[in-house]
This record gives sequence, C-alpha cells and structure tokens, in this order.
Amino acid sequence: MLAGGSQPKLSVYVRWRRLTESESTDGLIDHRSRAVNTESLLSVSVKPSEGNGRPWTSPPAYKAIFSRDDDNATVYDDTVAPAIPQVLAGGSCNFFAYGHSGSGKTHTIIGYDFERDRSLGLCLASSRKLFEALDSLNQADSEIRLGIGFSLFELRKNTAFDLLNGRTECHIRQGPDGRTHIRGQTELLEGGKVRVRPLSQRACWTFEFLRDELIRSFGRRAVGWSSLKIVNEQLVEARDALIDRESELVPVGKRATDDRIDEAEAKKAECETRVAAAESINAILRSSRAKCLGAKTVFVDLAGSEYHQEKGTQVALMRQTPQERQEGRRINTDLLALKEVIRAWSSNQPRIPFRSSPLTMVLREHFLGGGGGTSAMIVTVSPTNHQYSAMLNSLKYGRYG
Ligand SMILES: Nc1ncnc2c1ncn2[C@@H]1O[C@H](COP(=O)(O)OP(=O)(O)OP(=O)(O)O)[C@@H](O)[C@H]1O
Repeated sequence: MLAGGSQPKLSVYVRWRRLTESESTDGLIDHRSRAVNTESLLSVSVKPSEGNGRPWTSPPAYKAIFSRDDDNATVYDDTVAPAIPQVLAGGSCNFFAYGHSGSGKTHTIIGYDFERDRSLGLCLASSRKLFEALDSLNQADSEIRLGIGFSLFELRKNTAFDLLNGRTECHIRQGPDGRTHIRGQTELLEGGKVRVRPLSQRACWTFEFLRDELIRSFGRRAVGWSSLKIVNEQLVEARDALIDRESELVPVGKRATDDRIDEAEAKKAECETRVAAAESINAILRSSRAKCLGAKTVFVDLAGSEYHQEKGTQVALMRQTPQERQEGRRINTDLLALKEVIRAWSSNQPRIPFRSSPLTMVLREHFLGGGGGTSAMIVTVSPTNHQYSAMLNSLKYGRYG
C-alpha cells in the first residue's frame, strides 16, 4: 500500500483488484502513483501495456493506493479502523465502494470468505471491533447493554428491498420533517388500526449473530444484475423503543367503512406515530450514559460504474435488453447524483442536491449527521488492459472526493 498525507472531507482510496485464476498476467495496465510531498494526496498515472488506450495522470486526489496483494484486513486498517474511536464517541461514518462490475466492491464491503478474519469485508471487520469495545462498556456498567442494530437493503430504481425481511418492497419518501423514511406496506388490522412497517433493524448482541444474519440475508439479493446494497450499523441499547420499531401500531382516526382506509387520516396517523417513535428514541439517546448510542456506520456497495456516463462520454456496453437499458439509466442517474452531492458536500456548499435521486435521498441523513465522523470512498479497479476504459472512468469519478 502507498499512502499520501492530508485529510479532505471525503477520503478517496484506490484498490487494484487481485487477478482471478482465468486472467493472465499479460496485458496488465501499467500504473504508478506519486505524491508531490509527504503531506499531499497521491496522483496516479495509468496507461495500457498494449492497445491504444490513452495514458492518463490524475491530479493529487487519493489518500492511499492498495495493491493487488493487499487483503481486506489491510484495507480495513487504513480506511475504517481510524474511524472506530469516532463512532464510539457518537460520530457517524460512511464508506462507499465504487467501481465497475467485477472490480471487487462486494469483496471489499461484505467479503466472500467469512471463515478467515483477514478476509472479512469492511462492514464485518468494523462490527467485530465495535463489539469488542461494546463488551468492555457493557462489563464496566451493569445497567446498560449496548449492541448493534443492523439493517441491510438493496436499492433498485425507486424501491428499497428489505433483505432482513424477505426482500419486502419498501418505499422511499421524504417526511414533513425533511428527513427520508424507508417504509414498507401499510396494512389494515382489526379494530381500525394500521400497521406501518419501517425498514427492519435487527438488534445484535454478539458479532457471530450479526455475521450469520448478514450471510443469511445477503443471499436474498437479486442476482444477475449489478445492484446497490447498503449496510447500516447503528449502536443501540437494550431498551424497548429502539428495538421495537419493527412494527408500529397506529390507531386510525376514522374507522374504515367499506374496507378502504381514509388515506389522509392514515397518512396523518403514520406521521404522528413516526414523530412519537422518534421522540421516544431521542429520549433514550439523551438519557443514556453511553455517548456512543445512536452512532451509525454505513457501508454502501454501489452499482457497477460502467453505467455511469457524463455528458458527452460514451461507454461501450454489452448488448442490452430495453429493461436493462432502463435500469442502466437509473444507475447512471444515481451515480451522477451521488457525485454531485459529494462535490457540494465536500466543498461546504450551502445547497446540497440530496433530492436528485433515491440514493442521495437515502444517504442524506448519513452525510448530514456526521457529528465528527469520517467518510471514505474506495475506488475498486481491475488491473487488466481489457478493462482500461472502465478503470479510467472509475479513477476519474473518485478524483472529486
Ligand atoms: N482484492 C481482491 N482479492 C481477491 N479476490 C478479489 C478481490 N477483488 C475481487 N475479487 C474477486 O473477484 C470477483 C468479483 O468481485 P466482486 O463480486 O466483489 O465484484 P463487484 O465489483 O462487487 O461486482 P458487481 O458490481 O458485479 O457486484 C469475486 O470472485 C471476488 O472474490
């Protein structure tokens, strides 16, 4: 690994993917990194070893470059480990993996080998460290029991799929409080009550339980299309309100007569309950002796960057069906919106365009709820010549951090 210096608001890292068994070492991209001085960020120069791709040199933009030989534990030590004290002090941190399909985003964020500690993805390595710290806090104070509330969902088009709850479809809405809410279906119950299911959050008290839940629910993601996965880990306490958010019983103001709920009343009741739930959670957060309670760590495994096109650029894609083209356009909109949000947020602009896409709406509170936390993007790239243009696209996206 090669490391640079200074601390921008979003740290950007580059990770070269290890070669797979079917890839030969011929035809590898020639790449070098350099820092102007020890304080500066690194600049990367790339050119294909054969073929006619143009050489390119980035401005100083990257905090560190991970080589093909660096494993997940090395990436964790440099990117997430420094943020753990911030999370334990109540801050919130965001980590994104950006890159073309097959470049190693899921390998980095989730991991594929759960038996070897050094292979755990960033979200599991982080929760393992957090559990070690929480165990000490729990032992030191018998009146508190801290754990991690974890949620996992996939974002496709305008819908979030709750992977902890059988891949239930959830809708992304902006509430009157300006915050984004991910809500499942509204069901009518007996006695004129409505159940509004928010995105599930599983309370975990041990690392092993969280890991097994993640492995089990991760298998429920859609296959065959490059999708976007978000893992959210929040520090919680074993008092009811935080854990019982999974089902909220809301009395409907007006009893339904012909099996149809008065929509306005249901919406009002939903809103009131949400406010009440938020207030009771806030009361717990305020009264708790644990200053880390409520801190969040978010890991985002972005969709394949080959769909990302800036105006005037052309990226060659395989032959696609109309449905794939439509989904590709949606991915492109999300990635472009995220880039604009990062750009505005990193340069402290007064207006950040969070409402431009469902992805940025969902990430809004994570960007704004920083509270002394860190944000980082790991740009994953393949070292082979035939993925030169996709690799270049990814490096260029990451230089704006
Ligand atoms: N740094 C690495 N070391 C070893 N194997 C890797 C590394 N990066 C990726 N791989 C392997 O390459 C394959 C593709 O990686 P991965 O599934 O993480 O790609 P991806 O970017 O998430 O792709 P997609 O966008 O299609 O989901 C996997 O088999 C993964 O284990």
